[in-house]
Amino acid sequence: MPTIRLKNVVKNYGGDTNAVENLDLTINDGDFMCLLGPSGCGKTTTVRMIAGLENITAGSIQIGDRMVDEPNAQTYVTPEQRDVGMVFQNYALWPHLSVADNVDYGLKLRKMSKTDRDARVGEITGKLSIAKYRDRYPSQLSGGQQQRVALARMLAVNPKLMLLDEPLSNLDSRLRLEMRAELKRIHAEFDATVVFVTHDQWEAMTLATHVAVMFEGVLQQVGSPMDIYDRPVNRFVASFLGVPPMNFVEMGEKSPQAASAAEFLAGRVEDIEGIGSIGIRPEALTVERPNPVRSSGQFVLAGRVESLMPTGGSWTVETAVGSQRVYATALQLGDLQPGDRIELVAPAASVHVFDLNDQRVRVRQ
Ligand SMILES: Nc1ncnc2c1ncn2[C@@H]1O[C@H](COP(=O)(O)OP(=O)(O)OP(=O)(O)O)[C@@H](O)[C@H]1O
Repeated sequence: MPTIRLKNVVKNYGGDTNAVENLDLTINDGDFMCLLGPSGCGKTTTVRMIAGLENITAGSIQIGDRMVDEPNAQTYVTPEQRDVGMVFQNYALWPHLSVADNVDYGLKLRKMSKTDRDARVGEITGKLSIAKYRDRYPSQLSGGQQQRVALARMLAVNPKLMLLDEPLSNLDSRLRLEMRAELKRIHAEFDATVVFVTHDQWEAMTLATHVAVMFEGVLQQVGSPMDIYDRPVNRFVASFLGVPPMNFVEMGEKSPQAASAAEFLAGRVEDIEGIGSIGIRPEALTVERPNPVRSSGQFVLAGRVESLMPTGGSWTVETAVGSQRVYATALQLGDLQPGDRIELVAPAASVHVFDLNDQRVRVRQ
């Protein structure tokens, strides 16, 4: 199974800014690596460079023992020779081949016997619930069905390295969930290495063994989903993950919440002047009745309930803290009403602290 190594990879499409900037990323054997970030951050470019569909401008990419792209050494291996399975947003199915023949395509190239091929096509189209369309052509299928055919075509040949660019984007939510579970199972069963592009944080968190968060062409952080969520290295990563997003208190503002934050930080950080903001996730906050006696192990913001928004299994409580909106997630509301004066309480360990450059600061508990 291949390990993929990107070293100092730069991609420039000809403009002033690089689409990908000095990217160092190792994707180990058996990883399910999600490239996550907002639109235009360079995810698709990265996966296309691994596939060989884009040349890199500088740096190097190695797959297993083989250098596949290194402009300085004039090395470039074509996509066909890289031996990777790919599914991209635009499917690229053969329009003149039926569903079954599309899925069979890679098996034929591998010179399997007709009996084995038929069995494999039957098995994989069954698994992806497209067996009933086996004689249709791609133009006679919905976007979601085409996406499943593209996945089936890739999976049929048991690739050890799979590159997937938003492969589930056209599926409805139920099918998406099913396909995620299927991908997770396939990843485990086939011991494959997967690179998966998504802008959907939930998808990344549920699927990945590792997540690489990108922003404006620059890799921000790589780690396990919980690492990224619990210990974001900077404010961008902190605010990109989580729904509702993390609440921030700006230290530079002359506000009661900044005063509470300064009180909380005293003795916990070396240089309070160097702190730009603190962040608390909505689910780390509990909504409580005002209580003058609080432990020093808690961070407290006083506010008023603005609105109570049901989200199915829980509630989002919108509160006004000074002139700021702060959101808390509550499993139960009790007798809470809009207009109530409340305190938002977080355990000290759940408070994230960022410096003036938005980088994470270690805090003494
Ligand atoms: N063929 C191209 N020519 C010129 N610029 C390009 C090309 N492809 C991508 N870009 C630019 O490179 C940057 C990164 O694009 P990329 O498609 O990799 O982002 P992305 O994170 O995958 O976005 P999305 O989620 O919207 O697909 C963007 O600014 C984009 O406009």
